[in-house]
This record gives sequence, structure tokens and C-alpha cells, in this order.
Amino acid sequence: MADGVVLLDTWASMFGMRVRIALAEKGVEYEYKEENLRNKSPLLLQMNPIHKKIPVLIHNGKPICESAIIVQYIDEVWNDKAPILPSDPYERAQARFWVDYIDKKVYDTWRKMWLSKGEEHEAGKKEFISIFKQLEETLSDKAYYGSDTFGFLDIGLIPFYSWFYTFETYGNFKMEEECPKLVAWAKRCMQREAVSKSLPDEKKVYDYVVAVTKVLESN
Ligand SMILES: N[C@@H](CCC(=O)N[C@@H](CSO)C(=O)NCC(=O)O)C(=O)O
Repeated sequence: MADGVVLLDTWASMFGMRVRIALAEKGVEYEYKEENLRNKSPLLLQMNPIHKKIPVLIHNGKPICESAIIVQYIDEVWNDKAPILPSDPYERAQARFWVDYIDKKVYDTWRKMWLSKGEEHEAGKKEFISIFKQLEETLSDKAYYGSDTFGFLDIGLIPFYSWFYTFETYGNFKMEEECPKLVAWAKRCMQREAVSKSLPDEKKVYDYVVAVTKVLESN
């Protein structure tokens, strides 16, 4: 592997988007390698033998795994511009707490809402919306989660915005009605080129999820 930066990713992954945004914010040039998760490359299996998941950042031949860890690595290595983590230790701890909250809560609750029917689906939907209401409450009236600066927690959450249309369609609700201030924050983040160029079109995400749903339901 030549020196440099390689990202193993898939276009629809909200976790991969986190890394793409961080690399773009720092202006880091890298090689993007799209993975087929149903036929993982030998490189992915070699670089992330533990979880066998994307994203994986390969820097000078060495792999860094787990999106939140990768973003912090990027912030530490390319530390000459656009700081991602707050400088204050307490603020850093809070940002890490809420990204951990997102990783513990959102994906699993989404799957419950997505793949279940009836009461389980309704319970998943209720929990799912409550998670985003909590995240809206955490933002309160700040422009960004890092107060006036776009930072770690903003990067941790904004990728899910490209899935809002999918969440709303499968859950039959409107994020704008449930979390208006959060939607306003998301639109504010989308004004940053590092974000808008890293997130896919929401309808493309939806079509992808419909296709995946068909595969899962046919098994
Ligand atoms: N905690 C990790 C989650 C990565 C992940 O779920 N990656 C998925 C694709 S995105 O949904 C993945 O690689 N799945 C492949 C598999 O589960 O085999 C992170 O933050 O990087």
C-alpha cells in the first residue's frame, strides 16, 4: 500500500459519511474505495479482521476502524486546521457522550422500526422519534452542537439527515413536525460544502433501502 490515505466505505453508510465529512473539513486528499458488503474485499477483511465493517481509514498502510475513532484520529493527525473536537476537556467529553448515544440508540431502533410490523413497529417508531427529540433538546438553541462551531457531534449526527426521508417514509411521520429545530440545524449543516458533497441524495438512499428490504424479505 503506497503512503497516503485510503477510505474503505459504502456510499449509503452514515458511518462512512462521518469520515468523508471529516476528511473534507480538513482538506485531506484520499483514495475512495467502494465496498460491496455482500462480497467484502480481501483488503477490508485484512484491514478490519475484528468487525469486518466499513468505514476503515488506511493511513500509510495502517488501518483505523470505527467511524467515531477515525474522526478523532483525523482531527489529531491533521491538527493544523478546522478543529473537530472542542478544546475544553469537559466539552470534548460531552460531544463524545452524545456520539456514543447516537451509536447505541439510532441504528438499532431504526432497524426495529424498519423491519417489524404492528405493535413492535409502533414501539420502535415511538422510541426512534424520542431519540431525535432528545438530540434536538441537546442542541437547544445553538447554531451547532459545538455551540457556534461545527464539530464532532455535528459530524456524528448530520449523516443521518440523508436517511430522514427513508425514516419518515417507513415510519409514516414527518421529522419537520417532530423535530423542527433539528431539521433547521441539518439544513444549516448542509450549507457547508464538506457536508453537502459527502451526503448522498435522500431519494437514492430510499431506493437503496427499498431494494435491501426486498432482499431481506425474500430470505
Ligand atoms: N460502529 C461502526 C458501525 C459501522 C457499520 O455498521 N458498518 C456497516 C455498514 S453501514 O451500516 C457494515 O460495514 N456492515 C457490514 C456487516 O455488518 O457485515 C462505525 O461507527 O464505524
